[in-house]
Amino acid sequence: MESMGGGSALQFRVGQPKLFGFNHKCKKEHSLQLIDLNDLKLKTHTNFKLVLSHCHKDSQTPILQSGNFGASFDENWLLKTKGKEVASCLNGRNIYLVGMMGSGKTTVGKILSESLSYSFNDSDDYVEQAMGGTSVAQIFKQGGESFFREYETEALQKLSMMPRQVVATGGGAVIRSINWRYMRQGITVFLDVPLDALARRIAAVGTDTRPLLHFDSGDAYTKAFMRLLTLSKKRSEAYANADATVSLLTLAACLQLEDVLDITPTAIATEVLVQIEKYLRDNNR
Ligand SMILES: Nc1ncnc2c1ncn2[C@@H]1O[C@H](COP(=O)(O)OP(=O)(O)O)[C@@H](O)[C@H]1O
Ligand SMILES: O=C(O)C1=C[C@@H](OP(=O)(O)O)[C@@H](O)[C@H](O)C1
Repeated sequence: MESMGGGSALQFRVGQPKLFGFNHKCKKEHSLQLIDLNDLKLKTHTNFKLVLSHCHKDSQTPILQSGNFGASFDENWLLKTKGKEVASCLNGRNIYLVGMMGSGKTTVGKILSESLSYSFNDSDDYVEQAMGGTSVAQIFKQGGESFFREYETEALQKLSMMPRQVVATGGGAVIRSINWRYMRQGITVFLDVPLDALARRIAAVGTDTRPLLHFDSGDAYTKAFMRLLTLSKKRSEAYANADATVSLLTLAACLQLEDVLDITPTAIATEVLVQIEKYLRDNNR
């Protein structure tokens, strides 16, 4: 048995070139899932554990299933285990999720915070509360983007003073260097999602809460894509400053999924933990 190496710790090659992995969708009648407990650095186990989950051929998700978004029992177990392990290395440092609008910072952040026994905060929500409940869209309308950015910086400053938190930042938080001064007190993780996938997601949920992407008419996907492209060109360098990156393209390939939108938030949160652990290890932090 050999580790595949590379991006994710969640896959292994067994014997002949047949991949067994951490896959929430069953494409075959039966699926085997192998988890390397050594890689998880579990102190009480030293050998590989074979986890066999049995899926009916017509079923889209494993029979063993719990939680939202089709997260399997195995996925939840892995997340919880990894969360405990990483929490013990963090010494209360905050985790800041950065990435484009709709990349899943809030969705993944909530699950991640539970796994670490951390609190969760969304900087947009924090700004809205500071503004007496005025929505982000309304703040943009009333004061413009720079007005919103001032409050966003204030929110990040306040959040940086509270330990043991996962913070979902707004997509544009990375463009102000002062925000990095606050976020650098913790660990920053970039959720790297292809623009096409973001545009599909945003076109499906609408742009009412995301003023920078709001479009009046026309093909929702194309307009979202074009605006995301413009924003991403301005921001990609800033996102690259993050301490760790979770690439959904790499993760989808590891999980043998054709569409990055099929990756569960639980699997993404687990990969965030794997990348944080790698960052801590590589940097002796
Ligand atoms: N892995 C995922 N699987 C399915 N839906 C997701 C996933 N991640 C995010 N979503 C959905 O995409 C939308 C945007 O996600 P959100 O977490 O609000 O992104 P962000 O906070 O980065 O703007 C939400 O409707 C959310 O439910
Ligand atoms: O990318 C951006 O500039 C913004 C992203 C939004 O947050 P999400 O990334 O949580 O959608 C919100 O802060 C505001 O609409 C501006």
